[in-house]
Amino acid sequence: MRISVIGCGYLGAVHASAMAELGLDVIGIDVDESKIARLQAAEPPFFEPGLPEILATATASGRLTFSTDIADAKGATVHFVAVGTPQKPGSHAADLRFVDAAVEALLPHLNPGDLVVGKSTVPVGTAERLAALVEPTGASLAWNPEFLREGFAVKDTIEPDRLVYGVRDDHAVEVLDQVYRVALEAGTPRIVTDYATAELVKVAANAFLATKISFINAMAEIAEVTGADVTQLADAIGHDARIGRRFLGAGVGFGGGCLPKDIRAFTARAEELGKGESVAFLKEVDSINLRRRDRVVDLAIDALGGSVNDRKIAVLGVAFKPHSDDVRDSPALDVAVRLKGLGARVVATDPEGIENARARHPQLDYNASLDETLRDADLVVLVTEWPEFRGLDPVATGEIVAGKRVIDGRNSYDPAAWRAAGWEYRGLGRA
Ligand SMILES: NC(=O)c1ccc[n+]([C@@H]2O[C@H](COP(=O)([O-])OP(=O)(O)OC[C@H]3O[C@@H](n4cnc5c(N)ncnc54)[C@H](O)[C@@H]3O)[C@@H](O)[C@H]2O)c1
Ligand SMILES: O=c1ccn([C@@H]2O[C@H](COP(=O)(O)OP(=O)(O)O[C@H]3O[C@H](CO)[C@@H](O)[C@H](O)[C@H]3O)[C@@H](O)[C@H]2O)c(=O)[nH]1
Repeated sequence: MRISVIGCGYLGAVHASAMAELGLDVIGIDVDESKIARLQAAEPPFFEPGLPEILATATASGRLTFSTDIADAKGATVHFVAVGTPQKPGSHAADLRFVDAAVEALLPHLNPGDLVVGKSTVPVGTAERLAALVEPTGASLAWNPEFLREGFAVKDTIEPDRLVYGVRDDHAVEVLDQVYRVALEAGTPRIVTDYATAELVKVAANAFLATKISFINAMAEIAEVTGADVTQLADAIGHDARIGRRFLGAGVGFGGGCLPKDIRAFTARAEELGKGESVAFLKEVDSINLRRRDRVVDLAIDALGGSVNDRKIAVLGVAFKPHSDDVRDSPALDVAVRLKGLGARVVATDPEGIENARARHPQLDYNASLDETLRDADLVVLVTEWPEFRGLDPVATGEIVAGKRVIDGRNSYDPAAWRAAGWEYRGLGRA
């Protein structure tokens, strides 16, 4: 089976490589020439554990090729659309320009019987609209949302925890079953449904995850004024299997290319549908999330006696989460930029995210060396919990810095150990 994957970003490049790894013939297509040049050289254009290996094997085998020419999609029978759906500038709605352009560019190259499969996260109603463009060619459309997590994208693609097919006919189900044969044979649950449900499953999942994080961060706000400890609270409620401990990590909050823009786009779409009140709570989820960034900045001002001006602050992390170089809507980078804006001498470090962060915020100082970042710092702020940051020894670190003050923006450290080493420790939602 030959497939095309249109859009080779964090989602598409992994999907294309993983499908080739599973034995399909794949052509990856993107309008970004430099990205395609790197992929053709088997060089991932971003950091994703496991991707270099499968990209190298698949390109060497000849099963995976890349192109900037959409005409090269011709001859494939399944066409995955994996282009971006960012937040529309000046609005909370999703920007569908890229999806529309990709589908329109594909139309002349479709053969009757082909299946176009939407993977991008879109507002409910999009698939219905695109099907009206695709069906006159004799091809059909399915919506097959993607649930991969950055940092675990290869595993999540090869061993998904569920498959969702939004379809209008049995042919689409048969084709998708062939694509996902390996996962299905391994017992992956598959939900066959209509377009609207498939589109909504995706945004509902992300809305639920965002809500869970903001819930625990709301508890952190209460813990902060009562002397309670939110990490113990999370452990205690997390033991209830109905609640579960995952995604109850209180801290500086969620970011990335998905959760923040997806809850905003969902709200905007619900408002268009006259159902804004049904998801009005998502605005609160967003506000709680953004307040956590303010909290870290306030703690920094407090830690430095009322002003950060001209003080050296070591910011540990710029990526939105560990094991990723993605800085889209990163809470870590936002905090670094705000502290810099308040006059601090910010030095930020990250194992993988510096290049992307510098492209967006060249005004910040970055240092790839953790020791150099920490050297003579008046304050250390942990905002992305990379293992190398979590593993810092408070005694040894105390010898490098100028002032033993730490803000643990991900509740990653043992406060007792840091305090015993002479540090002023401040966590989020911890006394
Ligand atoms: N990143 C994730 O973890 C993830 C997971 C699940 C779903 N999603 C969804 O997948 C979609 C893609 O996200 P991403 O993170 O990969 O974005 P991205 O920005 O990394 O990649 C999008 C790619 O699409 C390309 N593109 C834009 N217009 C094009 C066109 N007309 N033809 C061909 N290529 C085009 C861009 O050049 C870019 O390389 C979004 O809807 C996102 O919400 C992302
Ligand atoms: O307890 C937690 C868990 C996560 N986060 C933060 O939440 C954000 C998102 O984390 P995660 O969901 O692991 O990363 P993504 O790669 O953005 O994945 C989400 O977004 C993808 C794109 O839609 C979906 O496919 C995934 O299923 C969904 O988990 C990050 O900033 C994390 O630091 C917390 O603050 N506390």
